[in-house]
Amino acid sequence: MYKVNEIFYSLQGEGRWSGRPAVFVRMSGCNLKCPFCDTDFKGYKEMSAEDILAACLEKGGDCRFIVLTGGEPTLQVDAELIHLLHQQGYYLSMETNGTHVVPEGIDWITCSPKLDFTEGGELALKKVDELKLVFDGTHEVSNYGLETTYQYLQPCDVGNDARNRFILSGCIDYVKRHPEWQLSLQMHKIVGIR
Ligand SMILES: C[S@@+](CC[C@H](N)C(=O)[O-])C[C@H]1O[C@@H](n2cnc3c(N)ncnc32)[C@H](O)[C@@H]1O
Ligand SMILES: Nc1nc2[nH]cc(C(=O)O)c2c(=O)[nH]1
Ligand code: SF4
Ligand SMILES: [Mg+2]
Repeated sequence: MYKVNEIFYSLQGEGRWSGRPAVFVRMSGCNLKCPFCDTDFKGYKEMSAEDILAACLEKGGDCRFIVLTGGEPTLQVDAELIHLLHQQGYYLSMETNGTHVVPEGIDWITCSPKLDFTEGGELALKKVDELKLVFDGTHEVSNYGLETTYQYLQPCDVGNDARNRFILSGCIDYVKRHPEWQLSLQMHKIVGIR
């Protein structure tokens, strides 16, 4: 059984697949405690792989794009769940903090490292599809030696409009000076969807 915080259907709001309809499977629990985390992932329902599949089909209709997130999805997602979702034709994207190995078969890995909050300061991943660094205007920008196809800076939402604008302009300034980076906005918050 998996501890699932929520399953909902929306648009991917961040990164390379921003704008793409996606079923979000949010796992409960995380190994980190990022002070800026915008998600309450504590509550959960115990679900089997079959229960999760049924919920994805019910909520997402014809959509075959899943974002496995959390919390930290690497703590729970395993071969059984991946196999069952693949059998139904789902493309599986995962959002991870990079502290744990991603199981075989995930089709798209988005890594958002938080080394300041990671004990030992080591990433378990070497190669990902997308690096999405949350930028708060103070911490240093680094790709942490990750091999990646896309690399995004995503402004940290600190829940304060004036501060958020300041952080956003810092991101824009940074990517203009370092064009190997691109800006990722949390589009869902801008348009008022989940
Ligand atoms: C809630 S996390 C769950 C997945 C995983 N634990 C991780 O951190 O990548 C999903 C995404 O939201 C980002 N995020 C969390 N809090 C944020 C905030 N306040 N502002 C911007 N992005 C945030 C994370 O960096 C991550 O890319
Ligand atoms: N619309 C939308 N897009 C997202 N992309 C990653 C999210 C996450 O919390 O992992 C997220 C989210 O919470 N909502
Ligand atoms: S690793 Fe992800 S889910 Fe966990 S506290 Fe940090 S941002 Fe939130
Ligand atoms: Mg989110």
